Amino acid sequence: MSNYFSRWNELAAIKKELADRDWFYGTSGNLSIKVSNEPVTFLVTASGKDKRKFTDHDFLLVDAAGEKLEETSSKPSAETLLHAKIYNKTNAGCVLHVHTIDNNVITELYKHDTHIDFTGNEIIKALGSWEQDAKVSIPIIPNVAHIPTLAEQFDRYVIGDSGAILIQNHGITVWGKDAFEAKKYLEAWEFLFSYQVKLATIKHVVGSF
Ligand SMILES: CSCCC(=O)C(=O)COP(=O)(O)O
Ligand SMILES: [Zn+2]
Repeated sequence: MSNYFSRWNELAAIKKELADRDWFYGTSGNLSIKVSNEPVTFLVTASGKDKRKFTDHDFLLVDAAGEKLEETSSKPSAETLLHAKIYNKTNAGCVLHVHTIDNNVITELYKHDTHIDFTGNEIIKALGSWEQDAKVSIPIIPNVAHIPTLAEQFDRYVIGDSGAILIQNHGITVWGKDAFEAKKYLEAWEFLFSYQVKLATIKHVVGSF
């Protein structure tokens, strides 16, 4: 049970940091953290809440199928199955999903592509690639309202204990071995998206003069 409370506090701290960044527009976004391995259980944000607010009902414990393990009127995130897919396939300890303007716009900029490659930026080291001219790549999958189908689309890209997937005009899901790593990766990806969107805008405006 002590693990439950320490994980709860860890997730609440991440939620606060992402709220301070204003990454929870219109109740969007969901976060989770693993509590146990055998069986797999994890804390996940309650569905439909304003994630910038802080209450005793922000998270609930669910099992490997995303079913709640607590007596509560709260519902687990509508996207809990996406988190469950990652915990069931990997040793990830934390999964973060946010909708930002930049992570949506970039999927529109690259709407004919299945992935986006980034190279030539120092922040790539935060994603674990330290070699000269390192390239990182993130897949883009279509947005589907039926979450079990979306979870199936995740499947082929959930191949390691850390990773990230962009969902077309929806948001990003990032996972890592723990909360620190997942947040670091999320921030690095968002940096790259923002950089690319700004650069494309400047090039478009300058090019039109
Ligand atoms: C309000 S945005 C639509 C749902 C969504 O994509 C999301 O991230 C939040 O859903 P949740 O059930 O986790 O609140
Ligand atoms: Zn979402």
